[in-house]
Amino acid sequence: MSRDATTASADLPPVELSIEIFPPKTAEARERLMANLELFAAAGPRFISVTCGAGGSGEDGTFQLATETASRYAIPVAAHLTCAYASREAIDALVRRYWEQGVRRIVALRGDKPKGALHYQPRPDGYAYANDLVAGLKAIAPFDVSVGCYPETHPEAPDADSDYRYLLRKIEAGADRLITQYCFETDKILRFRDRLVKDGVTVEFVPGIMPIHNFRQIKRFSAACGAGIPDWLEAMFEGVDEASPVHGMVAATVATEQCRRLAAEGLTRHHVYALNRAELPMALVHLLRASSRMPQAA
Ligand SMILES: NC(=O)C1=CN([C@@H]2O[C@H](COP(=O)(O)OP(=O)(O)OC[C@H]3O[C@@H](n4cnc5c(N)ncnc54)[C@H](O)[C@@H]3O)[C@@H](O)[C@H]2O)C=CC1
Ligand SMILES: Nc1nc(=O)c2c([nH]1)NC[C@@H]1CN(c3ccc(C(=O)N[C@@H](CCC(=O)O)C(=O)O)cc3)CN21
Repeated sequence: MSRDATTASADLPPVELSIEIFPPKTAEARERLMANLELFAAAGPRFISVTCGAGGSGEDGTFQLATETASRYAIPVAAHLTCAYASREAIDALVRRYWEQGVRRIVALRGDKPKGALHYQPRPDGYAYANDLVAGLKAIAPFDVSVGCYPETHPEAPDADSDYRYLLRKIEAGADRLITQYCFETDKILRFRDRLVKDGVTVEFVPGIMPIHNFRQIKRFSAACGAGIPDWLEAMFEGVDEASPVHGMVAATVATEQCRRLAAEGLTRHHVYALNRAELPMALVHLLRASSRMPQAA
């Protein structure tokens, strides 16, 4: 029997998405984000996460946007919290404010080292690494805690095995969910998952998906954060101007194929790095809906 695209779609297990946004820096950017948030909310994501923006600073903007989003929509909000730039005391105080404001999910990260810095230097009065932050959070209140993980190894890690062992420490400290750094080579995500399964790790494993709204920009960011750009991806965008509608079509195809492959391999919860843009994330929502139903907002 022939399997057309629709039949193949129906065979896939439902995909559930969470969406990541960051605090806008200008009034215009804020207006755009507020409009896009309406679209995201209507898609019924599992949760919306609010980062500190690349570089890790800007906690104030994160607190404001996270609490505002939580009060506006009946969708769980996860606030990103980095430990690199603040004392334990300051972090603990912020965390208590989140709890009081009803933000009960935290994405616990160390934070990027400042641009130009050679090595990350833990503050003597701070939480040194994400595992310390996770333990600190759980000691304050029963937050739902997500942590980052790296199918292509964190760029500052001495090697893949030690990076993996540090991940296990984050899990031992109480992490509830692993969100991967985006990774265009889906096989690497799957191998990473297999290793965790083999080691008996049962916490939720959520691949991070980066829709490529601007190939050149994402390529630049990827070089800094250790995400590889495979030759096939480079070839797909070769000669495609980012201002051309073809760019978006290629990007939507790349992201959808990755999500569908992951779903076919049993990974059905994905975290979309929306970077405040709605076009590609919403294309993903629509394309994946053919193979699934988005859960409705709680
Ligand atoms: N969505 C987002 O905003 C994302 C942000 N990031 C950024 O990536 C950076 C890394 O954050 P995390 O994954 O939380 O860092 P982490 O603390 O888990 O690891 C950072 C580095 O330190 C090493 N390390 C971890 N624990 C250690 C320990 N106890 N002793 C010695 N070395 C240790 C790791 O191998 C890694 O190279 C952060 O800057 C974060 O902001 C990464 C992924 C997603
Ligand atoms: N190491 C790391 N730090 C992060 O902050 C981070 C990740 N990884 N991975 C997941 C998401 C993706 N993030 C990203 C990814 C790309 C840009 C980016 O393209 N930045 C532009 C400037 C954007 C702007 O200011 O408008 C750039 O050219 O770097 C930003 C944040 C934030 N998150």
